[in-house]
Amino acid sequence: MVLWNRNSRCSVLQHADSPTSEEILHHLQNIVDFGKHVMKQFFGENYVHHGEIIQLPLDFVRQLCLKIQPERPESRCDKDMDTLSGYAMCLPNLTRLQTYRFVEPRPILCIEIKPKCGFIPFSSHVSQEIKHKVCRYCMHQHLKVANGKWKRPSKYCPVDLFSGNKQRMHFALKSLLQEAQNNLKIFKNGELIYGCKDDQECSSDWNELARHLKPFFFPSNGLVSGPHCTRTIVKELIHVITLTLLSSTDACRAGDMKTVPVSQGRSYCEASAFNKELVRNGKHKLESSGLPRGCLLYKTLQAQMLDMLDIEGLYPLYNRVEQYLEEFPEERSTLQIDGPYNEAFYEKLLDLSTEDDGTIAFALTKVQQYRIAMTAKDCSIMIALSPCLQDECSEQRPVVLASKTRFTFSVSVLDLDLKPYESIPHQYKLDGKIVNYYLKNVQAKDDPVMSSLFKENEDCTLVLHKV
Ligand SMILES: O=P(O)(O)O[C@@H]1[C@@H](OP(=O)(O)O)[C@H](OP(=O)(O)O)[C@H](O)[C@H](OP(=O)(O)O)[C@H]1OP(=O)(O)O
Ligand SMILES: Nc1ncnc2c1ncn2[C@@H]1O[C@H](COP(=O)(O)OP(=O)(O)OP(=O)(O)O)[C@@H](O)[C@H]1O
Repeated sequence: MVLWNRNSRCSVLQHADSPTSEEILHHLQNIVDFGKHVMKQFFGENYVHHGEIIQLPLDFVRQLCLKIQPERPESRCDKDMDTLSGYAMCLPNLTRLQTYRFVEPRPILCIEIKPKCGFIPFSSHVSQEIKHKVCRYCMHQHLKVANGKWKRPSKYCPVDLFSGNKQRMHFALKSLLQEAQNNLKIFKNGELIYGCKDDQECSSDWNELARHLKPFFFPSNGLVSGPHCTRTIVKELIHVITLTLLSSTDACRAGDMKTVPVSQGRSYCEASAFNKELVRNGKHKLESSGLPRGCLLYKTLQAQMLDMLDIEGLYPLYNRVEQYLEEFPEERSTLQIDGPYNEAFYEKLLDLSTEDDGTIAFALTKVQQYRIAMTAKDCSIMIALSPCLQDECSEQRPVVLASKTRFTFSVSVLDLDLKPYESIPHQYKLDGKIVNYYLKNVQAKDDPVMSSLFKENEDCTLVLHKV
């Protein structure tokens, strides 16, 4: 189903009126083609489900729209559901196992993680040193809390999750469970049991979660009671998620394409609570074991790293393309800005050179690579787990072991619609806002000179109180 934004940034749906049926169909075809011809190459056949376009009776669509409208979070209501064309996208239910052809009546747990950007920019175009030290997610947290998007900051740091180091991954996943925001959801048999239903309204009751999880992890021993048992179950969950994230269940065409050597960028984020704890304990070396090449996290990170120039290096190239299009608007379709997303489009993305020869071709390749990277920075990973008996396990079904049970599982990636070309100026402005807010409101307080001044003031207040 197409949700079209009243102030749509999407180029095919750009005008103020409702888009026509042909435009909707074209837009959906683009989404399917992009999944099929581009994202499958980057992520692998088994991880990506590109879906198909179907036609639905208009009456059914209208009733559906009325039914779901009251359930939609307020912040999403600037988007209207298309009830006029009758076209819709049909996707598999990714809260279920994708390794079975037919729906089986077995209990299923699904963990949805929106991991966000897992690397620190390495581009020489970065103008603020802080961007080479603190990851965008950790900086953005402060602005999001200040803007009221979330009540509390999260301790989650994507650079830890993508490190491949089990301890760091454990810490990152635990932090997601403590403050799920829009980065974590858990479903049981397709129903949301943990995470945000609405903006800000996140449930984070671990005892309640443990009650749901107990039959999956400890099927044959008594009732869940006490914090110890809850912690054990949560630990089991984190262990299983870590193993599935590190598992390799697919190969892909772009598998050997290495965008940048991991050593080029910093492999940890200075603001990560895990890193701070280590420093506090006198340890200064953070382990990053690196991700196995076949796992979905590795592929996601490689696609994210197509953002090689950072938005600061990319923005002038975007302006070059814009200027060219102003002069030659008829070239827009030849340049494949809005598709078609076919084999030719994919092939051009493989040129990883960063030497600017001043051409439109160079600028365009970098812009399109950046859009892929943005998409990979905003997608979600769905991990579906179902308990299985030892004799049910076969080589075709990947299996992960917990202490008392074993699970067959599938890993998929969700929300792979290509980010619009038009969103680049917004990205540029947002980047500036995130960094400036952090420098002004967070780093200034962390600065040793500033913070000692701050401490002196605190001492002073104490003395005054005593008097
Ligand atoms: O820019 P970011 O990092 O805040 O990401 C936006 C997401 O916010 P988040 O940081 O995950 O809370 C944002 O997430 P929410 O809708 O707020 O849950 C969207 O995914 C947005 O994508 P789009 O513009 O709707 O296509 C995302 O925008 P893009 O930057 O991916 O275009
Ligand atoms: N194929 C799917 N299987 C299972 N759950 C899904 C599927 N697609 C989406 N979801 C669930 O719906 C949520 C919203 O999906 P998505 O972000 O793709 O919506 P959207 O169409 O972009 O809507 P909006 O623009 O309002 O965000 C996902 O985070 C996920 O929990």
